Amino acid sequence: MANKRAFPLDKTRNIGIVAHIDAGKTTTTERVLYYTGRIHKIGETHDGASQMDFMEEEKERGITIQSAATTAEWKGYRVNIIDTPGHVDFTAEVERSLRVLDGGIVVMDGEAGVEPQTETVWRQCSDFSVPRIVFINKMDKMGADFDWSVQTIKDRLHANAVPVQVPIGAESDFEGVIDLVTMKAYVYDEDKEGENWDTVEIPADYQEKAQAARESMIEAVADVDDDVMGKFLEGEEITEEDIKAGIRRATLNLELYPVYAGSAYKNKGVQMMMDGVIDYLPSPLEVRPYMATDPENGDEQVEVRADDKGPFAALAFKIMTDPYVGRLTFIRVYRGTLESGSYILNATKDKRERAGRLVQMHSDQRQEIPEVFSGDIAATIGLKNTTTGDSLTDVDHPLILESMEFPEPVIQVSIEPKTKADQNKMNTALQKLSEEDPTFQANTDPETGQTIIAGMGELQLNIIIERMRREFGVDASIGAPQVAYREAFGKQVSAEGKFVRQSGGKGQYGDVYIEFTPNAEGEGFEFEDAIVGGVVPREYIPSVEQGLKEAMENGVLAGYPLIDLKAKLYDGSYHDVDSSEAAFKIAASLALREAAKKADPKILEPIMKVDIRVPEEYMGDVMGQVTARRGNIEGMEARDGAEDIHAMVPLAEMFGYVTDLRSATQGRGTFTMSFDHYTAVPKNIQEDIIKQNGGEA
Ligand SMILES: Nc1nc2c(ncn2[C@@H]2O[C@H](COP(=O)(O)OP(=O)(O)OP(=O)(O)O)[C@@H](O)[C@H]2O)c(=O)[nH]1
Repeated sequence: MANKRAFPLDKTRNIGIVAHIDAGKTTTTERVLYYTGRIHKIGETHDGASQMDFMEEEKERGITIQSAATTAEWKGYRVNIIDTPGHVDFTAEVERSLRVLDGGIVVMDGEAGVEPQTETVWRQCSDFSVPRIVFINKMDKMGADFDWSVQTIKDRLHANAVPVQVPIGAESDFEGVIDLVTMKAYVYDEDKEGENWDTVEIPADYQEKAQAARESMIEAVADVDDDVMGKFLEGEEITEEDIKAGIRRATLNLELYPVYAGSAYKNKGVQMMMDGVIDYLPSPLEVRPYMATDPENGDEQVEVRADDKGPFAALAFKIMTDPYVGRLTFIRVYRGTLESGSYILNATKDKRERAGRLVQMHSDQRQEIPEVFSGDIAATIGLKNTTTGDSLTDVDHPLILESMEFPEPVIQVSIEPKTKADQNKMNTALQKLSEEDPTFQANTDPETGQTIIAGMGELQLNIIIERMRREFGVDASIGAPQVAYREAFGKQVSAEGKFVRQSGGKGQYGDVYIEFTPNAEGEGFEFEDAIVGGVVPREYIPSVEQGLKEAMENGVLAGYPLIDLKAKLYDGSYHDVDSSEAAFKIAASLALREAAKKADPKILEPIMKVDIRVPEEYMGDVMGQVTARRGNIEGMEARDGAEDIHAMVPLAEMFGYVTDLRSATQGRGTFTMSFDHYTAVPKNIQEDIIKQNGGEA
């Protein structure tokens, strides 16, 4: 007998909290958990006592490394919350969470407004069509300015940000908020942990401001909502319900972003923002249908909608290794239900799996549940072959849900175990850690035996090494961080690859003609079989593709992977007796080598988007530093005596930049960087790189 779901679908919200680093995501989430009754004591992230940041490294560094999914209840609704990391090294982690969420809370620091990483997460939310509300946090902080912060959303994000509140006071006088829909003021009681507030009339000195703000809010809604516009034009009364319904429709359509004010740290305004989640963010029934391909029906595209009755379909979006229970696979259920102990299909890998136990997470504590329903986020224990991005479905109804893409790593270091005994342990550890984090790769060079780990940034790799030591007991020494270069062809070329061996008995014969065309950045490898008349027999064609893929791994110039290439196999020949899969594989790699000689191959380097904030007087020096690092200044903005410099700089030139920036600005400059794109390195540098890797330039 099936269990009954605890919350109807329309009373479910799956939301993510996103922000620039230090804007207060974790503090906000903590408050939400406290007010929704799941934790009984407020822990501060800077004391290392937060409930959400539970990994040891997170406690020590006071930052959020891995998103934790947690479940809360608010006013009869189930709210599943994902706390996402703000540091740019973990951008892919944020993206992976956005994939499975229906709505977002964008937390901003009320003194800083929109920051570089706010722009990144905002763009990611837009890419995934995630409706969002904005929480302008830190209203108690010196320099906090609500109106200015809202303006930065309009100016920098070009988004229709519409305040639905007016804060009462700011900085140390921040007392509460005025709700522009109900025109009530909520004033907090200082002594309590924000659990009590008084609902009062709007203070006299705020009457005018609130009235004006309410009118702008209604106009903004009318601008994008026909119902409210109709009433507005007819001169009909616009009720609270009309306004709320209008804001809801516009928010779900990504045409409007309601803005709230508060201070998570001072326990003010969090409850009203939670009401906003219920009022304005979508239930799983209101999001655009999820697209999937049906492998049993010629890969037909189908829409998957939230419904408990359909066959089970879920996406595995995160793997975590837990010291007590082992491997936890986090899933978002799109359709159907799943009982613990049942068999499911990993449709991506075409393997059956048993979902032994089902758990709902609250920070690092878990509650066993007998069944999960459509729209839920939960974790399963016992899946063996599932990795991030895999589709899990009903055994008889395979479906491949739209998966996620992960960026190529930009930075790498060599690591060496301290002792021989550590070698095996290290391999296991690296394998587990790369299962958890798809942007982290570990490879051992078959020739030198050297192990290289690669990822999105130094912080990410340092954390991996710390975790290896702490969780797996492996001590390793590491080399200096290096750029993860890539290689690419510069122009279209064709080449023959012929492999013939005659040695006594059965010989080897493979012969292929391939046309290579550089692909656009990020398009990856594509293979086209254009053979006519069976000049290369069917059975050898997969070997040609495989041979190319393997050869591309090792590059053609300096041993870095060759990427973004189209290969068209258009001619060839075979031998009745001597041809084999192995021979065609080698022939393909010979064709690639031959083509490389004429293809004007290039070494590509990662270019980082660097945002620097410095006091005005240091601007000249700092810009000089950027230019000396082969950087391009893309723009500048002055703000409160400080200057924001936006630049594109090769990662290779950014090592040690922290120290240089500090000494040039007496410790007052700060910067953030994130990967932007790959581009060809200048010729002279390309020659150096090739020489360093033992090649001939
Ligand atoms: N004044 C003030 N400080 C706050 C507020 N909210 C958070 N902080 C402080 O800001 C710092 C960062 O807060 P976190 O909640 O850890 O920020 P985060 O966005 O989760 O940071 P990461 O997880 O590292 O990305 C901490 O020292 C908090 O105590 C607030 O409302 N007012």
